[in-house]
This record gives sequence, C-alpha cells and structure tokens, in this order.
Amino acid sequence: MTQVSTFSLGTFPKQVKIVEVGARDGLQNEKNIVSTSTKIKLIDMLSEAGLPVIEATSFVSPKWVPQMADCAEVLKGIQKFPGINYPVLTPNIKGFQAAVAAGAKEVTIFAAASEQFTKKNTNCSIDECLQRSDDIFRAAQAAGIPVRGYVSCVLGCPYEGKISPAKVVEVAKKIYSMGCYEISLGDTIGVGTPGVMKDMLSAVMHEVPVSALAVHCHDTYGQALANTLMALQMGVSVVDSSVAGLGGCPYARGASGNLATEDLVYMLSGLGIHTGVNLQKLLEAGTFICQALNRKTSSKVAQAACKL
Ligand SMILES: CC(C)(COP(=O)([O-])OP(=O)([O-])OC[C@H]1O[C@@H](n2cnc3c(N)ncnc32)[C@H](O)[C@@H]1OP(=O)([O-])[O-])[C@@H](O)C(=O)NCCC(=O)NCCSC(=O)C[C@@](C)(O)CC(=O)[O-]
Repeated sequence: MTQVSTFSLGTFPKQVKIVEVGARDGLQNEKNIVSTSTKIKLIDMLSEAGLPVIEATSFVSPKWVPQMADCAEVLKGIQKFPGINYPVLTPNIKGFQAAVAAGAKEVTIFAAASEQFTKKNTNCSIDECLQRSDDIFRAAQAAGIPVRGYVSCVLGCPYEGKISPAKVVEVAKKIYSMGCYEISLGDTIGVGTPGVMKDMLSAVMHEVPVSALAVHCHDTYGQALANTLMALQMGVSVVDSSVAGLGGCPYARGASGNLATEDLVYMLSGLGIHTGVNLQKLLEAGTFICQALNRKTSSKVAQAACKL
C-alpha cells in the first residue's frame, strides 16, 4: 500500500481498513441479553457510518456465550450494504455450517498463543483448535468463503502471564499457511505497551507479510491507541476497534473494552489517513448502543463531542 510521510512521526499507510468488532466482541461480554432488534439496529447504523468491515456475531455454543444465541437471526436481519463485509466467528465445523446456512459470506476462526486461554475459551488445546480450524478451512475453500483469523493473547495471557513472540509467530504462521487471508493479533487483556508490540510484530512480520496482519487492542491499561500507532508505523494497515470502546472476552478475566472506533477515526483523520468512515454517524451509533445498554461511552472523542 502507498505510504504517506508525516513530519517527525514516521511513515504511515495512506489508507487504513477498520474492522468494527463492537457488535460481536463488544456485546458478547454483556451480562444482560441485548435484544436482537437492538443488535440489528446497531449494525445497520455502523453500516450507515461507512465501516468497511463489521463483525456481526459469532456462531459459538449458546451454552458458552448465551449473548450470541441469536446469531442466525442477527445475520439474517441486518441490511447488507454493498461493499461492506460482515464476517462472523466460527469455532468449529458446526458453527461454520450454521453460519453459511444463515447467509455468511465470510468467517473468522480464532486461535490463541496460550494453551491455558485456549482451554478456557474453546475447551481444547492449541493443536486441537488448529485442527478444528483446518476443518473449517477445507469446508470454506470448497464453498469459496474467505477466512480471517485471530491469534489472541499476543502480548499477555490472563492465565499464563507473559507470552513469547515466538509462540505468537508459531500460531500465526500456521493459520496463515492454512489459508487465512488476514490475521488479527489480539492483545486480549490490553496489557501491552508500544515496545512489546514492536518486538512481537517484528517477529511475526518475518513469517507473515505485513499486508496480511491486523491489530486488535483492548484498552485495559489505556495503551490501545499507542499500541495501534506503533503498528501503523510498522506498516500495518488494518485495525480492529469497537464503537464506544465496548468489548471483552467472557473467558479472559480482566479483559476490558477495545480501542474505541471513534478515537481511532479521530486520530487517523488527524494524520490525514483515509478510512471512509463518517465520524458523526459513528458517534450516533455509539450514542444509540450506550443508551440501549444504559452505559457511559468509553470513547474519549464521544465524551468530548458531548461537551461541545
Ligand atoms: C468451541 C466450543 C463450542 C467447545 O465447547 P464444548 O463444550 O467442548 O463443545 P461440544 O462439542 O462438547 O458441544 C457442547 C454443546 O454445544 C453445542 N455446540 C458446539 N459447537 C457449537 C456451535 N458452533 N454452535 C452452536 N452450538 C454448538 C453442541 O452441540 C453441544 O450441545 P448439546 O449437545 O450439549 O446440546 C465452545 O467452547 C465455544 O463455543 N467457545 C466459544 C467461546 C467464545 O465465543 N469466546 C469469545 C470469542 S474469542 C474472543 O473474544 C477473542 C477475540 C477474538 O476477540 C480476540 C482477542 O481479543 O484476543
């Protein structure tokens, strides 16, 4: 991708693709069940705001994540805007088949660089998780469905603590060679700082092209925007974020919300980087979901906009 030079800050991609994960990562952690119509309205508002990719839901076991039990209704109910992708999470072949039956045109598999997190999150080892992913790849390839992938716990694990970049490389390399067109590296519990982000990304970039990498930063320690900026300086041009900073994984103790999409769009716009997102419409989507959840937004930009 063409690079643009910004005085004193280094080189950035000219354009960034934002993957909006609020409707999935954001809502999966909510204790109270959010109505299907609210989820659908949120996704439609995010589409109106011009997000190019909106993770809609997950086809996981409703016993594990009851909030996602209405996955098929949500996927069927949303408006599909031309040019916008609506990927869904699938942990196994059962989820993949249900997703395709509900009309999914893209799926996302999720693995992690931590054995203990993998066990808590998907009840299996990393190897078993990769085997399940491989089953999905085969079926997806036959159906012509693109597969995105996550590697969680890339900068730390709630159960194992520090995670070595070598472990992240190992898992990322495997899912890339299986056929993921894009791999999102998740700081699941938001413990990373720009220095460790740099070390981890440098290691992964030796094995997976930077054009196939995305970052997914939770903001537990207030480092998400700084970590994302580091990734952009290293050539990453795909960033996951969540409207109003919603987010968290039910199986990652201590995980808090994601980088707020409003804050990301504001920063990128200030750097002259194109996203195609309408900030005003995005703020409206954030206000809508915060009112529905009876919660204050975690986006600093939304908080500031309210006071103007
Ligand atoms: C993987 C399993 C299913 C294993 O769970 P298990 O209990 O070992 O699976 P099982 O095969 O024994 O099945 C148990 C029951 O679930 C059903 N089942 C089985 N699979 C499905 C399915 N796909 N859809 C619907 N139902 C399913 C299955 O049919 C059975 O039902 P029963 O016979 O008891 O009535 C479970 O552990 C699971 O669903 N885990 C998902 C957990 C999750 O969603 N975590 C959050 C997403 S990851 C994340 O947030 C991190 C990320 C991506 O954002 C990036 C980052 O921040 O790092």
